[in-house]
Amino acid sequence: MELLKQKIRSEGIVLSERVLKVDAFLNHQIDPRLMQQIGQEFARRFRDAGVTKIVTLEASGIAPAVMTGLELGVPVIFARKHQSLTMTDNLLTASVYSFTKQVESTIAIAANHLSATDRVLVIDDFLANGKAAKGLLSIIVQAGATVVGLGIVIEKSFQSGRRELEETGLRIESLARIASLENGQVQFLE
Ligand SMILES: O=P(O)(O)OC[C@H]1O[C@H](OP(=O)(O)OP(=O)(O)O)[C@H](O)[C@@H]1O
Ligand SMILES: O=c1[nH]c(=O)c2nc[nH]c2[nH]1
Repeated sequence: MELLKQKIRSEGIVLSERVLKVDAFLNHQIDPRLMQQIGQEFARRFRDAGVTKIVTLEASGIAPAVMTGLELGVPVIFARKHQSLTMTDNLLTASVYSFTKQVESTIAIAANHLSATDRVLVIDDFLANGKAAKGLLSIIVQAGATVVGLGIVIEKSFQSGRRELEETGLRIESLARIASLENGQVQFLE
């Protein structure tokens, strides 16, 4: 997605060979117009997949997931990372190691929001080592629902997530694929 790549080039900051900071438009301050176009692009790519629900993980997956849900006309569920007094239902859970916070947490979705007839599109802002995506896939499988694909805003293709997830036969659509962050430069794959 050219507009996204331009935004990464102009406003992204390379913090290290593994970490890109995009808090000017994606995961702290949010550019709503860009986010709307991200939702339209995911919807275009997955329109024929029969999606009935979108699943993401708080916090940074929520904005692109909601925009995609708006375009596809389906509900959006975000897995929670923290316990809440309102989470009183049966919970489906998985353990996920957070890339940026470097802590393991239990993520949870109330079982009543997913059913075996659901066709689920998973959306997230980043794909690095695939821990977040694997946790979400595990929860969807526990619900007996079908995963139709994974939509990622920024994929760091030099980390292991895409390869490991593709081995399971999962369809992955990433809007920007980064080949390298070496020498402080963002190199795109395609
Ligand atoms: O492929 P992975 O190695 O799992 O990395 C990707 C995940 O890392 C970030 O979550 P994080 O918990 O770091 O931050 P957030 O709270 O901003 O979503 C990001 O939002 C993805 O969910
Ligand atoms: O802001 C972020 N930058 C990253 O490089 C990254 N990788 C996973 N999650 C991430 N979030």
